[in-house]
Amino acid sequence: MIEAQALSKRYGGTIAVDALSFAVRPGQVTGFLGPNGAGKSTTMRMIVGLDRPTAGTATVNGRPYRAHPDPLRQVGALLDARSVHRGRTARAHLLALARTHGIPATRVEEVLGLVGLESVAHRRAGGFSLGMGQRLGIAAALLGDPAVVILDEPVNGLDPDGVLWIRNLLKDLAADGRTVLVSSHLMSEMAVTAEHLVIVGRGRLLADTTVTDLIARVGVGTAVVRSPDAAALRDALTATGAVVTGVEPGLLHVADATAERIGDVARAAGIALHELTPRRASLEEAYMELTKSEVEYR
Ligand SMILES: Nc1ncnc2c1ncn2[C@@H]1O[C@H](COP(=O)(O)OP(=O)(O)OP(=O)(O)O)[C@@H](O)[C@H]1O
Repeated sequence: MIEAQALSKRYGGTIAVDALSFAVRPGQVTGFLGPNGAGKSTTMRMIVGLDRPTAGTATVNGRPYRAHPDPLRQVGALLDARSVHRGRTARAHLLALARTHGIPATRVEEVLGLVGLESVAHRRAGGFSLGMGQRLGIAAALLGDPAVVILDEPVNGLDPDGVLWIRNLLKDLAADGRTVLVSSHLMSEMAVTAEHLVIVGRGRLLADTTVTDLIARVGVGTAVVRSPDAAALRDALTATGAVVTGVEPGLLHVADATAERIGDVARAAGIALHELTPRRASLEEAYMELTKSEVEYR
């Protein structure tokens, strides 16, 4: 469990994080979203004790990160995959980390296997591709078998195989009962990976909700309707307040009306329907709606 209570961070005149309160619960993947500069990385850095809050608190499993005698066993984080000693081999990097945290060397081999780096473990990390570097960063985060895992933009720049791998890994970690907080700008990916979302804009909390609820909040979505009598259907729907937009012959796009209502209106008017396909808003649309006034052009 991660808890932020009125967490704030100011850098000179910039308020990066502004009285942010939220809780990230175990057993599900929580997406941490927000426009560029919204304060996501700063919040994650405060959670793992790399930045000191100006005010408020961040705790992991009930204590501030620094108050844990064995922090690597409590929380594993990937904040910057480039923060690896480039001259060291992947195995040596992990062994050095393990040694300083009282973690047995056998665990290094386990995490190398878990992230699929066994065959390149003897190579220097400096020569790794972006995807291999991300995998090494994740191996380091998982080294202490932590109950809480925090990943900042783990799919950045990865190929489709890498993206799928991270998606499955995050879901597996959550299914194990871990707390998983992951930031990303890829809404389509978050839509299929995260169940819960914490969304920030200009350092403030905009939403702390499920993916399903956020999408429901932006409205009833739209529907595609096909009818041999589209013109009459258009008039009947418009009369009930639905918004009917541009069409091919026989095809209508209808907003602000549920599929049930469209079907009822057609039936009442004696109009046949050959297709009625509801289209829910995407997470991307819901996110854009929520954050449209919060974008920090920088
Ligand atoms: N060390 C620092 N010194 C001064 N300002 C900083 C520092 N770190 C972050 N900031 C500022 O704090 C704000 C929040 O930045 P942060 O990197 O946390 O946002 P973010 O949501 O992670 O953005 P992105 O999606 O672009 O990674 C920004 O205005 C940024 O310029």
